Amino acid sequence: MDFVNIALAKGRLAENTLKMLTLQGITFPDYHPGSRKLIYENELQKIRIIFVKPSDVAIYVEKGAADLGVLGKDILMENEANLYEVMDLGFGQCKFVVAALRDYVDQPGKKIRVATKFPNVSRKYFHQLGRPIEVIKLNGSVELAPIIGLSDVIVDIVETGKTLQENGLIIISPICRVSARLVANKVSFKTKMSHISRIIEGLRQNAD
Ligand SMILES: Nc1ncnc2c1ncn2[C@@H]1O[C@H](COP(=O)(O)OP(=O)(O)OP(=O)(O)O)[C@@H](O)[C@H]1O
Ligand SMILES: O=P(O)(O)OC[C@H]1O[C@H](OP(=O)(O)OP(=O)(O)O)[C@H](O)[C@@H]1O
Repeated sequence: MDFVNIALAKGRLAENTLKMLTLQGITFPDYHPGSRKLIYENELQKIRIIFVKPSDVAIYVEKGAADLGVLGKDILMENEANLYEVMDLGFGQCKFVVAALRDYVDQPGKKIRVATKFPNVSRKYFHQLGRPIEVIKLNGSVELAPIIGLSDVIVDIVETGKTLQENGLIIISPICRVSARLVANKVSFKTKMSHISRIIEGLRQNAD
């Protein structure tokens, strides 16, 4: 039997994913939180996990370097990769929002300057509203942009609202909910069908 490779987003989503795998008896003996090793194997069950940057999960899965992957819906929406979105894993819950400074006043007809890590999601959302925007692509600390005058609004994910609140921003419109998703390579889904579906079934039973 071939190995099934699972690409996991390093960071916030990794621990929950490993917990779900452990609940179905899939463990990686030499894994421990804080380790810098990026690849682990369960030799008996022929499952390998690889830790990659959240924004790289989709490319590993699309190219078949990984058969399955776990990543946030936010990144999936932004990348629009050619793969199967298999299931909502239930954790990593947050939402996409448009936020601005408390005293921000929208001026209809005026181009909105949007700072974000998610240019495609932002363009699509404002396009649906028929509003022209200028995207300012940032890689983090997006909440700073309106304070410093770099943008009018931001498009970002919000969980507790603490980051917005501590920076004097408020949600002006929710966009959609976001959570962790299991994705699969389209070819592996057929060629490794029985092995993959056993893993998926196990995850389904333990999804929140
Ligand atoms: N504050 C949050 N609360 C809940 N889930 C979050 C939060 N921030 C991010 N996420 C989810 O977790 C995923 C991984 O986020 P994480 O912070 O680990 O990496 P990142 O900041 O997206 O990537 P990078 O490390 O490359 O900057 C996100 O794609 C999103 O789905
Ligand atoms: O609503 P909250 O619970 O405060 O969480 C939201 C924050 O979490 C994420 O940032 P992250 O910690 O990944 O930092 P970065 O995007 O600025 O690198 C997101 O981009 C928000 O800034």
